[in-house]
Amino acid sequence: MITNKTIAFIGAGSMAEAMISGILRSNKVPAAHIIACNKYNSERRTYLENTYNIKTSPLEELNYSEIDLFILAMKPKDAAESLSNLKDKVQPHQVVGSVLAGISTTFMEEHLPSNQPVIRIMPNTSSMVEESATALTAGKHTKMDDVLEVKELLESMGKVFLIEEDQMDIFTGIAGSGPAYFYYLMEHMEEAGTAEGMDSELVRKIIAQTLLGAAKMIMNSEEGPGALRENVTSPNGTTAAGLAALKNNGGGNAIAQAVNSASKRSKEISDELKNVLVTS
Ligand SMILES: NC(=O)C1=CN([C@@H]2O[C@H](COP(=O)(O)OP(=O)(O)OC[C@H]3O[C@@H](n4cnc5c(N)ncnc54)[C@H](O)[C@@H]3O)[C@@H](O)[C@H]2O)C=CC1
Ligand SMILES: O=C(O)[C@@H]1CCC=N1
Repeated sequence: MITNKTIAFIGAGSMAEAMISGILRSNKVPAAHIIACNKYNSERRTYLENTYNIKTSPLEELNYSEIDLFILAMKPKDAAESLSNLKDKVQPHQVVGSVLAGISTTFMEEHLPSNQPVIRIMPNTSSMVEESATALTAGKHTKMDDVLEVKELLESMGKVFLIEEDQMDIFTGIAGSGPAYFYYLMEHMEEAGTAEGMDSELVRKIIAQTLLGAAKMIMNSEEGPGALRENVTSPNGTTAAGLAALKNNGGGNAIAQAVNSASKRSKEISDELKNVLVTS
């Protein structure tokens, strides 16, 4: 049962906070079982303690033996250093999870003691409101019980998809980075609304409700986005005019390129870090 487990976030930035918020909102794990640690930023730790009532610790003071699940949540460039530090301290039954873009389970395994259970996770910041689309893939030595427990934890933050590791890059391009594309779209819709004199707070709410409605339609419908789009589009109507402008300005292509570029960057991060030596 994940409820009884102690979880340590190594790295206490935006993604760790979004996950902590989601876990606590769902009441799946008590705040006293969550520890967030970082290297230097004590103000950040104080903020997390005060906001979420969790424990925090500077990295060098973390009590490693009390942890059941580590979740690495620093930047990918700091992964090797962090894993090497963990290597001397981690026990065989402890599971090491990571939300780092581009960091493979093989990379994690190479930097940890042999047979260490590892899990690669790709959440998104909507974990904060329990609406993440999260992917999960396990390392070679991870027991199914551990996978199911971590899956249970992640389900407290949204929907979870068990995928093959070779799909992690494209998943990252779609769902890890995905919220940013929608925010970007919303920024532009908001700009267009306010330029026509609409109140910015009002237009923001209208855009958010429109996006939420479209997402719910997709989830509740047998039809795909193409058919649903056609239902909105009256011949010679407003939507046809809007879609033509999108198409003429490269809208569809731009969206596909955004996903592909993010996926490519995830692969590149893996390649850039592939030759980092195991340092201990
Ligand atoms: N922000 C997002 O939407 C998503 C981020 N991720 C992944 O999450 C990771 C963190 O991203 P953010 O939270 O956005 O970054 P961030 O910059 O907000 O947070 C990183 C944190 O790690 C700490 N840190 C750095 N080196 C450390 C070390 N060696 N030991 C302990 N703590 C250390 C920093 O002090 C900071 O608190 C990245 O690897 C990213 O790929 C994954 C999915 C979505
Ligand atoms: O931008 C990034 O690299 C991270 C990974 C997915 C979302 N944010």
